Amino acid sequence: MYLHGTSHINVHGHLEIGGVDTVALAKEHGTPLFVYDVALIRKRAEQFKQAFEHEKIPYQVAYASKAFSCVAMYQLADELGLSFDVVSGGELYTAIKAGVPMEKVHFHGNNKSRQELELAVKSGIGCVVVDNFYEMTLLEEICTAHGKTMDVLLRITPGVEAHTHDYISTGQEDSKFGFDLTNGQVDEAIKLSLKSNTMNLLGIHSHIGSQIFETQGFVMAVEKIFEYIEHWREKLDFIPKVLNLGGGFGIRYVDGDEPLHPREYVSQMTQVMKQYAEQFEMAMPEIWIEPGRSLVGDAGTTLYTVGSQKDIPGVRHYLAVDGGMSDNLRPALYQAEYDGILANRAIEQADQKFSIAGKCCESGDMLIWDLPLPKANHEDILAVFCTGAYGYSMANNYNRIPRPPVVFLENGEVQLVVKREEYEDLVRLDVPLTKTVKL
Ligand SMILES: Cc1ncc(COP(=O)(O)O)c(C=O)c1O
Ligand SMILES: N[C@@H](CCCC[NH3+])C(=O)O
Repeated sequence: MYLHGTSHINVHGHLEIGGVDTVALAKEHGTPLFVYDVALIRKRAEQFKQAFEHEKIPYQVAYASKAFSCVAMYQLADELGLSFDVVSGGELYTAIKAGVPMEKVHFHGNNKSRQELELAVKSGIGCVVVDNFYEMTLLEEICTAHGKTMDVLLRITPGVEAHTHDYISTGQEDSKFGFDLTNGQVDEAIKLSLKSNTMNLLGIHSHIGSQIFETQGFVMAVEKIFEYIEHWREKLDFIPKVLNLGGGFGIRYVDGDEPLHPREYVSQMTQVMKQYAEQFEMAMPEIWIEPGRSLVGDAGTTLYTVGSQKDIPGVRHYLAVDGGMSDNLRPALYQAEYDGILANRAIEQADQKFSIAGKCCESGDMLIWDLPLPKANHEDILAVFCTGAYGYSMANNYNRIPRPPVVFLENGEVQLVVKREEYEDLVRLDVPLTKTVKL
């Protein structure tokens, strides 16, 4: 059993997080329940910032809010001195509602709509990470109509394959994201943005994938970009002021996952950039990164109540909980692995293996296969660790299961930051059948 951050087993033999007994918490708020160890989020943010401070270079650490987005989370990220990466009108709207400084918001996405870009321009965000030529046309039109200019980065696909699950690998040539570096698209995009009266080209963006445990992919992406910088400078008179290397820094979900310290990623990226900048006699660009998972992933834990069980002697023992793929889609989507314990019997010996099933009508709705636990009873509380990234944010209402609430825990205090969805919420947008209307 590996306990992250402030998590420990208290005198009652219960899992405690942020000074709060999770068993008492589950009683108070019900389950499933997402809980966040705020001190661990603070620590992770500090680690990234310190790593850049150590290198003494200009930087921005933008929280990739797709990992977990809600008003309080944007406010916390702001308190921690982070910028914000948003990828949709919905995330942008949430950031606006959170009251964070708009100039620190960067807007991503491979198919931003006219409405989304309008909201971005009107609300005065800091920069748009332009993904394609259509978006350039839209942005130009919108900025002109509103008499505004916009700082932009161009998202490129550097042709680097990250060693991770195919579905979360994005830097390879055959990807839906960004301008292709090798076939002339990036040159064309640079020319267009330099000609534009409304777009101010700050630099280049690359994101190679997610849950990456090595620095090699990031270094290769920098090398690829610098191969072209010489050419851009000579042919297009363009030198990037900013290089954004995206997110993707891995975390420890289970034994065997060996993430690097943020310092390792940052120092490798910086060293290689410093060398190139020196070689090309150019000013060192600002480095921006966009961690999501590595800021909030291991700070999140989901509490479930154990319900039914099915024992197939000699085959498997299924233990069902009151959530599943409706609050954690990652095992079904990426065969992602998780670890967990019984929060109310945390000191007891694990003497049997249980496969943790969700309650959705899908055989693939399994959270963990063969998890060693003490013999579990109905009403035990199962804590699944490291659900802080892409858990709540990918939660859904399949089978009309309401989404769980989210609480922040710190110094023995509990703050509810997202309420539990109620049945009433599920039908809020439904329109009862009446007479049909011709369009
Ligand atoms: C452009 C971009 N930036 C940042 C991230 C955040 O990635 P992670 O949560 O793995 O740090 C992603 C998601 O993979 C992304 O697509
Ligand atoms: N949702 C993914 C990662 C997001 C990829 C975003 N580009 C995950 O849970 O790992």
